[in-house]
Formats: sequence, structure tokens, C-alpha cells
Amino acid sequence: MTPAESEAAAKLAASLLARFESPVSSEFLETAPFLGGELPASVAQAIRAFRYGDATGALVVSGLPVDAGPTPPHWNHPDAQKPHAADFWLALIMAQLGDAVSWSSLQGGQLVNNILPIQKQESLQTGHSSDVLLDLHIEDAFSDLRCDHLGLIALRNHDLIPTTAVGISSIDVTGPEYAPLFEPRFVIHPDDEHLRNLRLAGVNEDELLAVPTAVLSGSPQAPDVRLDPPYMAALPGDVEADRALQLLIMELSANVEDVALAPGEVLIVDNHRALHGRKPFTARYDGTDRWLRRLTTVKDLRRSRVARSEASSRIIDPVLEPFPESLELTSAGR
Ligand SMILES: O=C(O)CCC(=O)C(=O)O
Ligand SMILES: [Fe+2]
Repeated sequence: MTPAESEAAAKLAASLLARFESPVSSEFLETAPFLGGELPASVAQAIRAFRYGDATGALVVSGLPVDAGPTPPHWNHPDAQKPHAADFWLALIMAQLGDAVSWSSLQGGQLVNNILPIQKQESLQTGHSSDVLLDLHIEDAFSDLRCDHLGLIALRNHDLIPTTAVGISSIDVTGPEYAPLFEPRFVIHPDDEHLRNLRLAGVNEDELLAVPTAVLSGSPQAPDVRLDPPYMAALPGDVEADRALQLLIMELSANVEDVALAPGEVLIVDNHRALHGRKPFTARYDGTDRWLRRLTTVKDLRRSRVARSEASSRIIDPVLEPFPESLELTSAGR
């Protein structure tokens, strides 16, 4: 953004905070898709190109001035729950791509998620870890109700710890060695964060569907990708599928780019066309740690209605996700 646009963006975000108070109120969520005309021209143009093209898997919007209090120790800390003008900026941008949703099994069913390091969770494969590389993944790969876009905004990132990103368009997957990836020869499970919270809620893991799925789909020239390496595998004994999976992971890792978000910078990821992760870092737990907010959106809110308690709820319950129709037919016929 130009300096004038940055100033306008800050004013816009502050006025939305004053007008709506909460970025998760139905009033704001249902109004935000129609407020795109208030975005600075260069931002609106970049989002439009990103939304309708399929050449780039990620977009960075820079320039929102941000001033945040100390990084809280946990996502459930009251300071982590307070709405920030930056949330409205993120939500307004994301609303131009879809409707915000989240999960009952993530951060207590909060729609705006906090990405910050949490003590004793240093080595998990989640947004709360620090010591370990957060592997490349797409968001919520286990579910057919996963988001279409993911948005991150930095409130603080003193050490410029990078998010990583790579588009599936960075590699050519038209060769025969990739063919198994286009077939349902893989199983993807929910990640540790979903599982931990589901167990706390008394859910038996067997209730969650883990049906064989393809990793790549659509046009081989511009495919969609569904991948979360730590939580997935080829079907037992399918050596060819496993080889293709390892090859894809290797190729993607070789093309990964670092995106170190400065405060106020937004990273938008197309969750079908790009993977993301995070480099390791050492957390200090002194209020100066890296702190991001995350919002995920879907293009078709209606599709998840069966797994949301009411029309106005934006929180998906993974247990209520139905089996795909083809499988229902199979079990009915048995
Ligand atoms: O910390 C990051 O940069 C990315 C974390 C992540 O994977 C996520 O929030 O979904
Ligand atoms: Fe993620």
C-alpha cells in the first residue's frame, strides 16, 4: 500500500472496530462481504486478481500500522480474546474471498484464532509450537469441509520468524510418477490439536471419518492439492502411492519460500493451491513472542450447514460431518 493507503486502512480498521465492536458478530460477518469498496484500490485489485486467477497460491498485503499489547501466554488468556483493529482488517480482506468458519475442536470454537507459542507445546505440529519446523500442510486436510482460504495477520514478529509457503503450481505433476496421487489411495487424519480437543469432549476417534482420498485433483496442469504429511499415509501396502507421496513432498519442500510477516502484514493462502508451514524459533514467553491472528474462509457456507448447530453459527463440529454419498450407498447396500 502507498503511505496514503496505509493511513486510510488504519482509519478504516479503527472505524470498523468502533462500529461493530466484535469481528465475530453476525452483524459484521454478514456485512463485511459488501464492504469491499472501502478497501484501498491497490488492495482490492490484488484480491480480485488472486481470487479469480490460479497462477499464485499466496498473496501478501502490507502496510497496516499495528500496535499490540504484550503477547499473551495462551490463546485462552483474556488479552488474546480482545478484538483488535487488525482483526477487522483481516476479516474485511478475507470476506472478499468467502465466509469465515472455524471448528469446535480448535481454540474452544473461537472464530478468530491466535497463533502464539505456548509453554510445554514447543514441539507439537500445531500453530502453538516453536522449537520445531511446522511441516508444510494445507489447513484441516482431513475434512471435506476444510477452508478454501486461510488468512494470517501479524500483530508482532520482532524476530521476523518466517511462515513458509509453496504453491502446487511450482512443480509439474503431469508425469506418470505423480499419477497415483490423483487416485483415492491415501488417508488423512485430524491433527493433534483437533484430536486433543475432541478427546477432551469425549469423542471416540473412530467416529471421525478417515476415508481414502486423493492428494491431487482436477486438471493435472492446475490441480488442487490435499496434503498434511505428519497426519497422512498411503493405504497399507500401497508402495507406489507412498513413493509418489514422498516425491511430491520432496519437490514441494525444495520450492518452499519464506514469508516473514511484519506487524500488520497479511498473508492469504489459497488452501487448494498452496501449502504453508513455519520455521522453528525459540520462544521467550516474556510478552515479546511472535503473535499472529488467523481466519479461515469458505466459498460456500451452505455446504457445512449439516455440521453447524444453526445457520448463524460459523463453527463446524467435525463429528457431524457426514460420510460422502458414495460411501453411504456402499454401506446401505451391504
Ligand atoms: O505460524 C505460522 O506462520 C503458520 C501457522 C499455521 O500453520 C496456521 O496458522 O495454520
Ligand atoms: Fe496451518
